[in-house]
Amino acid sequence: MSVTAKQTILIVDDEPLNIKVLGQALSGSYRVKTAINGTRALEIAQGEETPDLLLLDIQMPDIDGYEVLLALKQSDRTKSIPVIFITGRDGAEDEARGLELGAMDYITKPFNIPVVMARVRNQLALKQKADLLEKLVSIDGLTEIPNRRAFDEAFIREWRRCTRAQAPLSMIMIDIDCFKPYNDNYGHSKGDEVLKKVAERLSNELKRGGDFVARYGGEEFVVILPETEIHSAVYVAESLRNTIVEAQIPHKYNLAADFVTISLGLAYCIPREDLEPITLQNKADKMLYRAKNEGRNQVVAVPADDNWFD
Ligand SMILES: Nc1nc2c(ncn2[C@@H]2O[C@H](COP(=O)(O)OP(=O)(O)OP(=O)(O)O)[C@@H](O)[C@H]2O)c(=O)[nH]1
Repeated sequence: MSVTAKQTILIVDDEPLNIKVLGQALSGSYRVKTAINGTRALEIAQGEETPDLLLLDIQMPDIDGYEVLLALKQSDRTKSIPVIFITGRDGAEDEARGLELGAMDYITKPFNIPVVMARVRNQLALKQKADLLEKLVSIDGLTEIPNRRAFDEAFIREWRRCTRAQAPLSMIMIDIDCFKPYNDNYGHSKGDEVLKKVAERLSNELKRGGDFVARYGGEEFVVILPETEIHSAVYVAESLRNTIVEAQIPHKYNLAADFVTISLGLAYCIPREDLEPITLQNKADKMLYRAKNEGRNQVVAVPADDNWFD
């Protein structure tokens, strides 16, 4: 979630009266979702929009609160959602077990609303800080687009997703042409401005939800295009090359043009269990190397009939 949006709390309890009391207390300050059993709670938590906090009853008829918590901890998407257990007054053992399993806190029934509000506020404040930190460590400080760490995570995630769906995955490695002479002649801070502008243009050019661009390091960028086969990926790569040409950033020392240009290497495959993700990246790297050798300011793609991954 965005750190400024209203945070979402999922209340899970098989007793409708408990849901009503908690919902009324919390809905003034937070977005509230509810579930009357563990199965429904997991569906909501693993859905499109993950909640920021779960208030989770322990004793429920189908799957109990412990099992819900264990299931949340097993998925990357849900493992860091904080959970506050709801227990009976005599539930010291329940509390201990819940905390050992990774619950952040507990509240007791019958509810004391100011205590509930304070405990919820504390956990959400921590969650907000954790979200902000997570965002900061994934963003490149100079260009403000995702960094190498974010790329590594996104790549593995998309690789796995495309493996399951047997969908094509394209990758573009991008490098600014003759950037060393740019820095040497115009100065490092002008070089930084170019990196920012290139990053901004590349990001703005990618239109589809799953498309992902990151600064890979130095003057190198990387793009992942999930569910995109080679012909469409070439089209996207050409549009990326063009948007940098259109910026017309003067660069007298570029061997390819009088302005800043980029070279792009493009590879594609249908991911499989027996393929290593790095092989796709190596292939894109090789294509980038060819683009440089063949004169820069161009896209070189793995030939459409080169099913290197078969
Ligand atoms: N200004 C600036 N320069 C950077 C940054 N990171 C890497 N560079 C520079 O990017 C340049 C990369 O140069 P090279 O890898 O030699 O390649 P090139 O001059 O771009 O030549 P080709 O790739 O063959 O077109 C080096 O001079 C690095 O110092 C950065 O954050 N800011």
